[in-house]
Amino acid sequence: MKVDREKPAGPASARPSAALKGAVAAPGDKSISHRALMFGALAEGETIVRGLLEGDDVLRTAAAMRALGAEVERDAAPDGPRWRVAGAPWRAPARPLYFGNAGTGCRLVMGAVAGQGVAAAFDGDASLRSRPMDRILAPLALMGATATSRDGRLPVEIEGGRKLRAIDYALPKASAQIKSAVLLAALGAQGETAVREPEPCRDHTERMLAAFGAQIAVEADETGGRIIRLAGGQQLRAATMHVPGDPSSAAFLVAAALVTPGSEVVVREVLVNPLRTGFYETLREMGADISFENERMAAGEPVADIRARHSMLSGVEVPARRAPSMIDEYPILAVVAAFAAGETRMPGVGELRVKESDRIAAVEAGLAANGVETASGPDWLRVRGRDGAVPGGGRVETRHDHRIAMSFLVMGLAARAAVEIDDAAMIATSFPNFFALMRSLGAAFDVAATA
Ligand SMILES: O=C(O)C1=C[C@@H](OP(=O)(O)O)[C@@H](O)[C@H](O)C1
Ligand SMILES: C=C(OP(=O)(O)O)C(=O)O
Repeated sequence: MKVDREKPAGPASARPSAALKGAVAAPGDKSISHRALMFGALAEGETIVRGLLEGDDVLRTAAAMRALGAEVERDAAPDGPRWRVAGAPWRAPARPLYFGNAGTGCRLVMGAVAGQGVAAAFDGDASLRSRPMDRILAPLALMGATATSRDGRLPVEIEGGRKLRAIDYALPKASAQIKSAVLLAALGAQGETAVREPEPCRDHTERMLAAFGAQIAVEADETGGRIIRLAGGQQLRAATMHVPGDPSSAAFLVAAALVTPGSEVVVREVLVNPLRTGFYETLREMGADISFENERMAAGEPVADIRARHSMLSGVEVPARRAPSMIDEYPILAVVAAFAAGETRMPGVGELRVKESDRIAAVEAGLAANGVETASGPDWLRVRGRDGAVPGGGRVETRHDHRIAMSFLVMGLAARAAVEIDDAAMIATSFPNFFALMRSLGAAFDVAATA
């Protein structure tokens, strides 16, 4: 399972760069990659996955699937690595499952473990230990699972030996992680579970359940939300899939092209599922010259090549309802907004406070260090744009957060002075070839060390 790759660690900085030019492929989608491994491990037969994101977060999920009994192998092939997952009845792992920085891996596997009735302990790094897990443990308790936790946070232990019962559950927020954890638990429960989402959020779990042979029904409700129904006791069947490029990673490449004068960049084969494209919709409203080209279907998901050219941008108000479709893109949107003319308002983003870091606080501190004014409240953020003239010259604390690290490196490419980040290590959680891809487009980076 060994994966060799560039692994920057320690401080890094981005210098004002010449125009970025070229065409690159974004790394595989992180959400789909986690799920491909989990569903493969639950299915009967051998699942083949190409294009898997080989980021640290996903590699933790691969290790967890092995510890739970699946065979997970990586074969090198001329057209890129091929991952093989042979499902098996899950067994209690000998040691705690360690998820590092990965909220998605940890939370979804909690649901699946509870559904399979095996005992397992869960842990993660300092960032993951600070994040709320009670949002997963609460619905699992309603289904009959027993878990202990440190105040609703990691470490968590789930007791085995229980057959769960189906529930009718209204999600307290539009969170795909909560929805997916409940659906994964429901797969092993007795009866039909209904999950009601207040607003649609990423639906990869639903799509993938269907691709692995499960009967699942999705209907719209009268308020614009959706109800998902899944009967327990269904046996998944192995599938073959190609993971499309991650729109959340492509966002950094597109943003870099938009803010760096003279740039024109194409990012190939990016997932453009409408529940993931709110960032691109917002950029268009800001006046960005971006187009989706060659739109097609791949692995049951819509994909496109995204072309982005340097643009004069204006601040906008992002509708709060759009937040679930771009939740991970707000840090890079805030950086783009710093280059726009006028203010960008981002309401309804309270969830940003419980990601890998408090992303509202981290973005504000980073922007302030680089001469950009902001304002915020518990669930909103505003950025006062500098109309192309961002001073830069600051040092940014990344707080164990890959998206904060990448966002401020993008800022440094087009600011008046270089931008430094304290630690580049976390970038490998979601975008292990970030430096290589960005440099191939012409980005000027200095990286202190390699782990
Ligand atoms: O289900 C998923 O794959 C994800 C859901 C989102 O989290 P929430 O469910 O907490 O909104 C997102 O922030 C995360 O990066 C990936
Ligand atoms: C929030 C994120 O991931 P996770 O919740 O899986 O840690 C992210 O990738 O921005």
